[in-house]
Parts: sequence; C-alpha cells; structure tokens
Amino acid sequence: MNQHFPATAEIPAGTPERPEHVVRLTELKRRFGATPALDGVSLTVRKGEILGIIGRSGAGKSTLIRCLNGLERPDSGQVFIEGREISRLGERELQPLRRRIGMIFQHFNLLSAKTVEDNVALPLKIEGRPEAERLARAAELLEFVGLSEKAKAYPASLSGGQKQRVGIARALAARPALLLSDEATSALDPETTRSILALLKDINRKLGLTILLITHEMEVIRSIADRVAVIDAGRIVEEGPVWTVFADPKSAITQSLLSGIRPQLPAEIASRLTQGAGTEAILRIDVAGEAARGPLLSDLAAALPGGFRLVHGGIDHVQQQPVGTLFLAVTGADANHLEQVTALLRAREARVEVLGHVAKSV
Ligand SMILES: Nc1ncnc2c1ncn2[C@@H]1O[C@H](COP(=O)(O)OP(=O)(O)OP(=O)(O)O)[C@@H](O)[C@H]1O
Repeated sequence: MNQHFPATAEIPAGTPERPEHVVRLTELKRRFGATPALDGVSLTVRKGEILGIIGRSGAGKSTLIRCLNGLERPDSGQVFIEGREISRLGERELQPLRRRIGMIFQHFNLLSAKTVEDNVALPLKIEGRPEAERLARAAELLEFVGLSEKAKAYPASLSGGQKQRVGIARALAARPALLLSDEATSALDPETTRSILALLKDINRKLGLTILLITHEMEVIRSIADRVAVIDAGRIVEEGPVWTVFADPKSAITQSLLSGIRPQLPAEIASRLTQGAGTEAILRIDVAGEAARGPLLSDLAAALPGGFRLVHGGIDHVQQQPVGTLFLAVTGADANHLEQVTALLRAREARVEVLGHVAKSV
C-alpha cells in the first residue's frame, strides 16, 4: 500500500532528485494581478523532519499549499513531490500524487453525516480498498490517536481536540509520504493545542513521517519543528534550525514574530531610556548554545565593580538548546567599562547591545 512513485523521465537531466527530499520547490512564482503571492520560493522538506513555515496573514502560505497539492499552478518554478515534478501535471495524473500528502486543517473538514471511523477510512474508500481493510486501518488509527471508543460517534458530538485527532487519523489512513498541517491548532485552546502538537511529534517520531507545518504562531514552531522557514511577501526571508533562528533572528519579520515569546525590555523601562549618560546603563544580552552554558554572570560580576542587576529575561530551551535574553541594569559603569564588558561578552559569543541609560534606579 505504501507505494512510491518511480523516478520519471520528466525529471530534467543533470538535476537528480534526492530520495531524502520529500518536497522540493524551486523558484516558485505565482502572481495575482499586481500581487506576487509567491515571489521565487525555493525550499526542501527532508524525509523524517518537521519543517515549519511561518508567516503573517497574506504572506503566501495558502498559495504555497495550493501549489503543493496541485490546486494552483505556479506561473514559473517547479514543485517536486517525492522526486516527481507535479506543477504541469493534469488533474488525472495529480490524483495519486495528492494521496501522497495527508492534510489536516484549522476547521478539521470532517464529514458531519459520516461516523468517525468512516471519516478516517474515507481516503481508503476513494482508493477503492475493501471494507474490511478500511475498517481495520480506521480502528488501528483511532487507537493510535486515542479515540477508539468514538469510532461509531458522529463529529458533532466531539470536542475540537477530538475532531482534530480524527482529522489526523484520516490524514494518515493512506500512509502518506508527507503530513501537511495547515494551521491545524489555530482554532484550539492552548491546552488542546499542546496535546495535538504532542501527537504530531509522536507521529513524526514513531512513524518517521515527514511533516510540513504551516502556521502564523511561533509557539507552534518552537514546540515541535526541527527547521523553520519564514515567509514574507511571497519570499523565504529566513530559514534554519529552529533554535538558531530563535537565538539570532536576522530579519525584522522574524524578530517581530518572535517578540511575543522572547523576552522584551519591559515598557516601563523602555519609556525611560535616554541615549545620554545616566546612573544606570541598560544592556541586552543574547546567549545561546555553548555561550549560555558558561559562567557568564559571574564573569560579568568580576568585570563590573559597580555591580549590576538583572531587570528582566531568562533562559529558555529550544530543541534542547539553551536560548536566552537578559536585560541588565549596570551601575556606575563609564563608557570604558561598558566597552570592556561588551568585548568580554562577545568573546564568549554572546550578543550584547547597550540600549541606553536610565536616570534613576529602575
Ligand atoms: N485567488 C486570489 N486572487 C487574488 N489575490 C490572491 C488570491 N489568492 C491569494 N491572493 C493574494 O496573494 C497574497 C498571498 O495570499 P495567501 O492567501 O497565500 O496568504 P496567507 O499567508 O495564506 O494568508 P492567510 O494566513 O491570511 O491565509 C495576498 O496578498 C492575497 O491577497
């Protein structure tokens, strides 16, 4: 049942597709009138990984998904699914390829007139599988998502989290190569979101299934993604392992998307900052990985005879790596002192910025 599409003659010579690339997009462009919904997107999703694509409303996420499942044709560029170029295929040739992508949606998209087990078995019915096989697979999947007792229930009697579990079971029914999650937790409360994300992580680990996660929430990326690609105005503006992007976001849009979950200078201090000298200098220090494992604060204490106070911040863990931001108020440090401290921190691969001064103790 777990069929793989053979390499085809349609793959241009000289660009051998690599089996570890479940999805590969090259310079994808799609314009609606004057709006470039996709403006040259190149991206790969590697076998077994969870790739998160994050962007604000209008960034191009839906257009990207529609190009991936062949509902939208790009103006230019290519979409490879398991090594097969799909962007020019006709509807009939697309059908079996679409089945290689299991999708879950924000509003679950279950059929209300069908029972839970029939919803789960639907992709197999479409494939023409015999009933006994369909029901056995549905039972297996409902057990996996923890909903065996709901097999005969109808979607209306389920909670949002349960509906999404059914959606996930249905997406897995035909043993896809890729699970595509389109804002799958956006309609759920925080606790249910956590349990659905934990289930997706479990699916990735236990089944080795590749997951492409589309979201506008950094918390979702932080929880389960291995890699993140940030999309803005139809372009991938930043891409990398989640913890490195969290530790050192390069683009303004990534910084802005992270502002809700990374420590920020408290507004009451920010409003009192001046660039002239004052009694206390306010420093922002960003550390990650090895730099966050060293005795940074005791080194700082030794270098700052006037002392300092931690006014805000902390160390978080992203992909088991420490990633932290600290805001310090440094007392009695002249420009010379601050330069020495800055050099010391940079030597330890911390990023440091003197944000300004405050006239009084904060
Ligand atoms: N069929 C269409 N006709 C005209 N403009 C479109 C069409 N589809 C998308 N767009 C435009 O393309 C841009 C990208 O839209 P898209 O829906 O892909 O973004 P998105 O990131 O999915 O946004 P959201 O999170 O709000 O769904 C937007 O400016 C949108 O208005």
